[in-house]
Amino acid sequence: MSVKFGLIGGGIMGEALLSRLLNLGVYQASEIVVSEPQSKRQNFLAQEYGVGVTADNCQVFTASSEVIFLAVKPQIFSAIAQEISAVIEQSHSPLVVSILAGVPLSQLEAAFPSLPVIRAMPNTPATVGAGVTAICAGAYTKTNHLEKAHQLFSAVGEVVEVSESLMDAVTGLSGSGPAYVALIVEALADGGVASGLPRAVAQKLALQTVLGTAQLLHETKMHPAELKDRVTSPGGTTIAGVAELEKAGLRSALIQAVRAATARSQELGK
Ligand SMILES: NC(=O)C1=CN([C@@H]2O[C@H](COP(=O)(O)OP(=O)(O)OC[C@H]3O[C@@H](n4cnc5c(N)ncnc54)[C@H](O)[C@@H]3O)[C@@H](O)[C@H]2O)C=CC1
Ligand SMILES: O=C(O)[C@@H]1CCC=N1
Repeated sequence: MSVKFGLIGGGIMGEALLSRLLNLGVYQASEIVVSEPQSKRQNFLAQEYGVGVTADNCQVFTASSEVIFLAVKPQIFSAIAQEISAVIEQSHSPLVVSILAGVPLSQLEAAFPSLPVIRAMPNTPATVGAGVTAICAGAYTKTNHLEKAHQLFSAVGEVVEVSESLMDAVTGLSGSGPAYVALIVEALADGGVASGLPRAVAQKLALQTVLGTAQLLHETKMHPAELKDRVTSPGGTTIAGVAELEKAGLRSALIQAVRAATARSQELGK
């Protein structure tokens, strides 16, 4: 069978997408090839998923007929673009999908002249199919390319289309957001331990509280402020806790975190 999907960079995000695409039957293992310099990682991906592996990015580019998926660190993008420029031909025009934080369509399109390009920002819950990905289309992207990107990222969660000017903000919020939420879960569990709970019980309560609250907000479409009001009894326990969070500036800290990550995404693209 011929190769349709080429993955450049078989790390955390590349593997997340790869495993879901295979599970859902979007591609067969024989239709996927991955370029990855670490031999340990190559062996793992070949054994775990049965996909083709190589250290040669140019081979992946030339072999893949439908999609080239870029999942390397943004800092090495120019080196990869340089390598691949040697093998770009007019007769071969796969869709290029990049998930590189900060790297704008202008840089991607300069590296892949005349090719359809989509810039995307997924997040790590993609690993369990619960991610959210924002996508935006380049100048040579047609409806069928956008449909393909929707199909790929639907395999790992929700998909939203945004204009490119919003991609850095998306990166600061949902791209980086799983780390903020993980810190909150960890800190809640620490608070439980500080109040006398065994670690395992505190961890379970903290995680299920975050999961359950997210599910409740999601299913009822209730505004978060309304949910907060429903939990806080007059003169009760919750308002005592909420007052401490306000004193410590939790909301302000989260707003500043998203803004700082957005600014860093903008810097990575310069
Ligand atoms: N980790 C996350 O939560 C998210 C990451 N991203 C973006 O995804 C991209 C990849 O991130 P991760 O998967 O977290 O990183 P990672 O470090 O897990 O994966 C990158 C992979 O690229 C490989 N690599 C290094 N040099 C290479 C080369 N010259 N050619 C081919 N492969 C090479 C590495 O060995 C590694 O396996 C980044 O650009 C990041 O901005 C986007 C959304 C979320
Ligand atoms: O930290 C980063 O740069 C990447 C992009 C979004 C999540 N992780």
